[in-house]
Amino acid sequence: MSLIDVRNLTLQFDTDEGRITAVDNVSFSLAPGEVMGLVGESGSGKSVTAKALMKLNARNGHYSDDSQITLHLDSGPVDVMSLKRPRDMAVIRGGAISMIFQEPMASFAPAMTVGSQMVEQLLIHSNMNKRQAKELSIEMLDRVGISDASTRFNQYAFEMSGGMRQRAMIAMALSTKPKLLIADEPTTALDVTIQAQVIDLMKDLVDEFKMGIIFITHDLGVVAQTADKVAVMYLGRMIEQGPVREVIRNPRHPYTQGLIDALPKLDDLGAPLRAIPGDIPSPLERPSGCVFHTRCSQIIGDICKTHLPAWADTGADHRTACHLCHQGASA
Ligand SMILES: Nc1ncnc2c1ncn2[C@@H]1O[C@H](COP(=O)(O)OP(=O)(O)OP(=O)(O)O)[C@@H](O)[C@H]1O
Repeated sequence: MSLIDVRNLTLQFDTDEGRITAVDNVSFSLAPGEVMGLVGESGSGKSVTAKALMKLNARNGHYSDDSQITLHLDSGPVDVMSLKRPRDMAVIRGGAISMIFQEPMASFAPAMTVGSQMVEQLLIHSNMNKRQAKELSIEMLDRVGISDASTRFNQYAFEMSGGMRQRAMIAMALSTKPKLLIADEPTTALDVTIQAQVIDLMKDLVDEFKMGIIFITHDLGVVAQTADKVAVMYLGRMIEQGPVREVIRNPRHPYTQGLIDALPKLDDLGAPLRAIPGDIPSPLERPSGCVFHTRCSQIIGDICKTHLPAWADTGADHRTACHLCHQGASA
């Protein structure tokens, strides 16, 4: 049974220059206890897809009528798209779903102590009284490895180091025991050793709380360490998904192959880094056919420019939306 099912998610934004498509017909599922890495270059639609799960996108956004997001809770399925009133949204925002961001300062109000914010959140999303909420908050700070948690509880976010703030944000996000944690580039701003600690911590917490995690990152290396499965996005479209080892060892979409080739190779430090040529096009000028065709080195003809590639099964639970993968089938 899945924790969340996303079907045909399409999101457009009205801008001064015109309407842009930020997410285009995206579908995926996540099971409890599963970690999915969502990767792609800047502007590929990772964050807006994740925010859609909490209906957190800006007011200039329009979802297509057939966009469906179903969250399966113990109390029954929740049709996220149909939630309108703030009190209905409370089920998902900070309740069943929590989100952590790249910059933890954005999650903490500057004029409140970290502890009082944690307590406030628990009072909204649980039946605890203030004393219980304080006890749990201090316990969570301790659990994420913050020493002297009861003193830190009374500090402001700016009094903490970057790594500690990140941990405090994770503690706050987890204290309500969300079913789904969305982590948007949570380790990008950290130095590598702290990054590794935070990744280990998140893995432990998944095991313990059996929650699902969507981990958004540019970094396929981080995905390889953390995720069970990976979904690759480009210009609003999901172009490849599958078990993380399978996709990294046997990427089938030229874009995924490009992302992997661009990773530094520790066993051959002299090897030149191979960036994917060209830039991601403006969403105002989305290419026709396969959205990647303007940068693809393996284009197979006009079909790439004129027709959207359908999904092809390219391995166990591995799917790729590329015309190349249909070539054998039609031959
Ligand atoms: N409120 C908005 N109004 C107009 N366009 C928006 C809005 N929010 C996001 N976009 C656009 O949607 C597209 C996808 O953005 P998104 O932030 O999801 O990309 P991303 O893959 O998460 O990138 P990054 O890795 O840089 O965070 C971008 O072109 C962005 O400019």
